[in-house]
Amino acid sequence: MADVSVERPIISHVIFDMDGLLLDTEKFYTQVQEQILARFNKTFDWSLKAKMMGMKAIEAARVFVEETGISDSLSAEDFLVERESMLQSLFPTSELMPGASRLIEHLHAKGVPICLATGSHRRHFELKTQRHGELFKLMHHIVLGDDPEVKKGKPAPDVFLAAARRFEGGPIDSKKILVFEDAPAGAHAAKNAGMNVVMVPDPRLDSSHHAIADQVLSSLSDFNPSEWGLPAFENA
Ligand SMILES: O=P(O)(O)OC[C@H](O)CO
Ligand SMILES: [Mg+2]
Repeated sequence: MADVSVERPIISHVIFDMDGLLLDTEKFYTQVQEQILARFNKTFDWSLKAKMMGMKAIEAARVFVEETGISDSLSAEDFLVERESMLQSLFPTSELMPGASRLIEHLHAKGVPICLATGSHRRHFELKTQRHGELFKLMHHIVLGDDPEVKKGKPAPDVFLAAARRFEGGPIDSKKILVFEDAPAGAHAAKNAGMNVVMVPDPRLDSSHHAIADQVLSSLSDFNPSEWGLPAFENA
């Protein structure tokens, strides 16, 4: 983890992750996965959560059934079917994480180009954001996990590189891009794309996963744009 006194690059463009970073949706995945594992008398823990979060659904599903040793009884595909109806009823209740709207609205108002790069596919994205349309409209563009240019999910850099290409004047130099992520796979994807990454991890995530990030914050509310050459909050 870098010290705050470290000289940071000047950032021109910002990319946001969605699940667990802007929206408090990781808890829904945890809840349904705990429920499914309970059927097999097994428990879901944060070391497995750390491996799955941020990935595309099918990639995370494969990790889940393999790592828990249930793949002979439940295939990755059947796991996705089983959790789907539960997720569909939970996603429309998604709430914003602390500091998310303040930061997005601030960067947008100051003319900093911002976009979203999520592993989530379109159908789930629509459900999760249905109460937050006004805020997500401020994104210059949105790259989803089922986008044809995203061949591999996080930790592969595909989603972030596609996001960098779609800004006006893109592709934008990765060194000038700041990514906000909550997940180890997402932070690795950003670094694999050559970008800077601020990690806002769940406090239950083992701190060994923080090392990849350029900065680690406990909340988006703690972000200081000036440290990255971005316009300061007026009422900071
Ligand atoms: O964290 P995101 O937004 O890339 O989403 C990834 C999955 O949908 C959930 O872990
Ligand atoms: Mg995330």
